[in-house]
Amino acid sequence: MGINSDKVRVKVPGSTANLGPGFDTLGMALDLFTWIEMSTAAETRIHLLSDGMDGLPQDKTNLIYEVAQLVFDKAGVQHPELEISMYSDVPLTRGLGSSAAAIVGGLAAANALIGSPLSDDTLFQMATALEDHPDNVGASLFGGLVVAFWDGNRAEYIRVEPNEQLEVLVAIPHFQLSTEKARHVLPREQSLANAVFNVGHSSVLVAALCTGRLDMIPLAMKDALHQPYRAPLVPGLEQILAEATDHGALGVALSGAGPTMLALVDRSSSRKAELEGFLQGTLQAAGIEATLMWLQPALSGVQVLTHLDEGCTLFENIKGDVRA
Ligand SMILES: Nc1ncnc2c1ncn2[C@@H]1O[C@H](COP(=O)(O)OP(=O)(O)OP(=O)(O)O)[C@@H](O)[C@H]1O
Ligand SMILES: N[C@@H](CCO)C(=O)O
Repeated sequence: MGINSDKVRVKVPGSTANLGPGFDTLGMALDLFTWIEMSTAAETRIHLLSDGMDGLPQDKTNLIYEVAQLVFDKAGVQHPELEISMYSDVPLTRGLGSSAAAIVGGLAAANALIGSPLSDDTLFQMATALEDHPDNVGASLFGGLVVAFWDGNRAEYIRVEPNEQLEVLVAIPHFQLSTEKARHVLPREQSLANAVFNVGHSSVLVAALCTGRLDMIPLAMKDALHQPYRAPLVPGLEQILAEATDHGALGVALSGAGPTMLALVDRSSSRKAELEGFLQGTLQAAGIEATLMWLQPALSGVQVLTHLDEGCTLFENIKGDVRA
């Protein structure tokens, strides 16, 4: 198997996970993207092109470089030195799937570089094992809404087309909360009552999303397994979870491991400004600065971009598409 001498470029969506009750099970891709360019080189170099990437390594300990090595191992090809450029609109460590986007983008780029010997399913299994849960990586790989489970050996999923009435408002606090820290506060054991609560709510939420029963979302998007334990890490969250539906949200949840909070909104709602004011006001009262952003579900997962101009830099090629 040969290594492609061309540059490969991929675009991968960020995502939200859990949607409240679907802890480690539900993921939805969002239209915030990471772009990765990868080519072979005489010596490994990593270029981080966007702001907010402070602290990410620019050597062979970078996550994207590391996951590329796993692809080469799996495909049985020698490890080339790599030149990697990365631009990301997905903020780091905020609950919008930055690590999953980096993992999926790195796997997809390395696979394309060697002629795509690995199937999507193989990439999904690898990404799930790396991230330790399938929700964010499933959404970044396949786009849309992904319902998944992982038994520690294999991950399985079904992709669902997001209802076209759904729009997303996120409140992204100006502080980071690592998934590791936000998982550490969860109890190792839970009551049967909490398990039954979440199975019921998550199941009805998925059924509501599949059948367009948006009226069920406010009732179904409730969680007993993780949000109550994570709320002390995110000032304002408790009030937002309790009251956002009184201010125009269909449903509200901590996005992934937080600290971002996510509201599902009917795109024809006349109460969007009221919801923005409620979120911003509640967070300000709790002493938290946050950026609000309207996002759309991303229908496509990771894409290998073939239309880009080889003669231009990654940023020159994508600058019409980035948010910042
Ligand atoms: N583009 C990237 N390149 C290299 N490493 C990255 C990149 N994006 C994220 N990471 C790594 O992933 C870490 C963030 O992962 P973490 O799971 O804590 O947050 P998240 O993925 O943004 O949020 P969540 O999983 O809750 O949605 C960063 O601190 C960094 O180590
Ligand atoms: N399901 C994961 C998403 C964050 O990576 C969690 O809530 O910890």
